Amino acid sequence: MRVLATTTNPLKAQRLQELLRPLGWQVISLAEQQVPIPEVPHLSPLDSALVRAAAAAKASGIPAIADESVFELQVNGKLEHYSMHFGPWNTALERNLRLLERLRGLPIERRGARFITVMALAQPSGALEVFQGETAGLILQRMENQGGIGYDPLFFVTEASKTLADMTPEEREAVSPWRRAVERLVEAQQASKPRLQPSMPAAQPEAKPEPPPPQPTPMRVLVATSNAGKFKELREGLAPLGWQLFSLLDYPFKLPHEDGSTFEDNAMLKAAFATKQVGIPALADDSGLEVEALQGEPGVYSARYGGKSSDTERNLYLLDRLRHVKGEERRAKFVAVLVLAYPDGHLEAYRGEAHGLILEAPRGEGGFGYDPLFYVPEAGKTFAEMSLEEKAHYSHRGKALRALLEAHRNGPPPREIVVLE
Ligand SMILES: O=c1nc[nH]c2c1ncn2[C@H]1C[C@H](O)[C@@H](COP(=O)(O)OP(=O)(O)OP(=O)(O)O)O1
Ligand SMILES: [Mg+2]
Repeated sequence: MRVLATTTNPLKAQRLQELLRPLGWQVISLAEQQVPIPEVPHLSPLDSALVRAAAAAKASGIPAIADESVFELQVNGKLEHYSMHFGPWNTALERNLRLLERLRGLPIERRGARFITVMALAQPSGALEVFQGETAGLILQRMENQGGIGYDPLFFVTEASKTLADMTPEEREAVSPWRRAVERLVEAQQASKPRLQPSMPAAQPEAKPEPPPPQPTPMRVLVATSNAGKFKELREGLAPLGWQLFSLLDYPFKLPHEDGSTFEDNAMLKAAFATKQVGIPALADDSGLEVEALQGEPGVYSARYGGKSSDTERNLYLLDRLRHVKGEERRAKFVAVLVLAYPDGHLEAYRGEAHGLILEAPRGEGGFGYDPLFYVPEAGKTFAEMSLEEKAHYSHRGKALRALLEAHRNGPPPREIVVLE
């Protein structure tokens, strides 16, 4: 069965797909199937999830899932909800300080809070089911750990005896209300379905990778991209640094509109915005394809080339734009700029480029974006015909990552001090 998840975040869609696999469901996200979802600002989290799921199911004709997460606490006998959208404050630090101020003077025994996710499953027929996950905790009286994500440094999880900010992404997901809501949904569907025949071979549990050797408090970094293909490559490339990586799945917010005129501008825009949102360093990647015969098009517009909304359509559009250009004239380069932004405003930037030719028809199944059209003469393959490792060897992103790795070989590089005359 196909089910529409009302998220545009492919990382979230992917994780949901993994968790719903036992049901045999195939998750598609709004990135693949666009349907209008109403904005519902003044509703409770429950209503918001219900309204969005119902709208998506109706518009798409297939079942739809929507979720909403909030912190819920009692202030002066009244229930209050706090979310990413709380107040006009647009940084995590501001929201945290505001929440602390709101609760000032409340003794610890009155600071009990619940982290709640409501997950609604709607059928095109109009039938609705709701699943709720909860995590009990306390809102601390001060931020003990600056390096958390969002409300994380303030939310002390009772069962784990630590704050969300002190958890790895895996630990955090394990106690998250989101994960619990998904599990309830899976259990409920399984209970209402006939069991599999016992003669079916049991699924082999996936081999657990060796835990990394203990490191002296690794740097926590948010990889601020909503592109699952990029995330995979960045995670692989950064592995040698032993950083603790978070994704927009751990803290889903929308990256700002990319209106810069260079890759550097856009990468800075995304990284600076992201670090402000979460209070830990953030790494953004802005990249794109520059085709010589098209005077550098699509360049910074690669992700919205021709106004097209899928990789396949953009590839077809590019082929059409190049239909009269032959052979060597189809030279192009990929550019990637990585910007690592720290919460104090400091920035580092790394750039990588890869040269190749645009083929006249796609080749290969791997990678993402323009990979099936980008042929690397040196390798005799397109990016889409390469393994992750091989692509990293030739790719713009691989090169930018190696520059970053080199600079961070002995920890964060010293900051340049510019003496103004
Ligand atoms: O290795 C690559 N192989 C194939 N295509 C690639 C590659 N690297 C960038 N590209 C394409 C994808 C996208 O059409 C555009 C980047 O746009 P860009 O805004 O940087 O990324 P995005 O919007 O997909 O994700 P996000 O901004 O959340 O990081 O260039
Ligand atoms: Mg983008």
